[in-house]
Amino acid sequence: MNELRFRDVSVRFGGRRRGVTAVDRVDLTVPAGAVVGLVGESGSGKSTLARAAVGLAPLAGGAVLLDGRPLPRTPGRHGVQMVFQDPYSSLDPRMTVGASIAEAAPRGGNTTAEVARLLDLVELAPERAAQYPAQLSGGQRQRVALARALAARPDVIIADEITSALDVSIQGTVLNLVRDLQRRLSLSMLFISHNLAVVRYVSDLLAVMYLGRIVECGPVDDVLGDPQHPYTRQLLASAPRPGGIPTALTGAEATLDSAEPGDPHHPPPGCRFHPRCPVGPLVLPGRDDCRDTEPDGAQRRHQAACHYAAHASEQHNTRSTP
Ligand SMILES: Nc1ncnc2c1ncn2[C@@H]1O[C@H](COP(=O)(O)OP(=O)(O)OP(=O)(O)O)[C@@H](O)[C@H]1O
Repeated sequence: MNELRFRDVSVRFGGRRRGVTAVDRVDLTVPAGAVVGLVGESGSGKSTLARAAVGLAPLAGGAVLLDGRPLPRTPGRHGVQMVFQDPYSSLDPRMTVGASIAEAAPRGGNTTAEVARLLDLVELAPERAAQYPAQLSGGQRQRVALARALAARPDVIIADEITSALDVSIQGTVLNLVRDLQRRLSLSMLFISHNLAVVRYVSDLLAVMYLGRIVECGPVDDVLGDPQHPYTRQLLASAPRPGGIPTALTGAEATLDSAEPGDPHHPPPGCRFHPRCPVGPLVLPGRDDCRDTEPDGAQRRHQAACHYAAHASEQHNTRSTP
């Protein structure tokens, strides 16, 4: 088991007038033992969705379920643990590595042995337990943050940009470690990253988020190889390389050049992507579906929240064949 499910989840910040619905009726499943990558431009709601899972963002609607049961709405020692981009934010600089890890472990038992076991899991020497975060490199700190997350013996890990603050030279080793641990411990994982090459390397499934909604979802190779949603295609095209798969997708690169980025404070009616979409309104003039009717959200099998996904895909394939 270990299936994480977001069921119709919404998260709202601020009041009625000036507020923002950062996550809007999201249905997303992380199947047991699988890694779901989550991509989308800056502000699309990825971190908020992640934080909602562990009780760090309030739910305005819906539920987050672990194996069908609602998760506790407070962060703590439960089945879903999160690792953040900046390990400084999850490690207290005044606590030793050992104390930080021990604090997250279940009470009772041999703490020293447990800390040593967890350090070993993340490939750090037991002597690190006596050190402080400032004495470690960025990569070592991220390993400690991972050990701290694993201390709670979670079923699911949520990784939010965990390698993007690290030197490029050590990103690979941390990524390999995470992937290895995910498999060895049969963890389910939601993996957020701006880097599509990284996401492809780690993930089994891929979800694409735009203005609080999941607009496309499916097996990672299907979504990247045959993207159905116009937004996904633009996201891929924004950092192309031979073969059509971008090497990296930073926030800046992900900003589409066709129009203003989507404003989460004022999402347009109908399909949220329609003001920037090259397909529906332009290719099919006179049809108001995109402006009037919101497409159904995309769920697990390869699916796109677009009225004209088939049409758009055909166009794309015709254009990319010489
Ligand atoms: N605590 C908060 N209070 C008010 N607004 C918030 C809060 N957290 C996030 N938001 C807003 O919610 C929207 C989604 O933000 P979020 O950080 O989830 O996006 P993201 O896709 O993770 O972006 P990035 O890739 O830059 O991390 C943004 O408009 C953001 O300004």
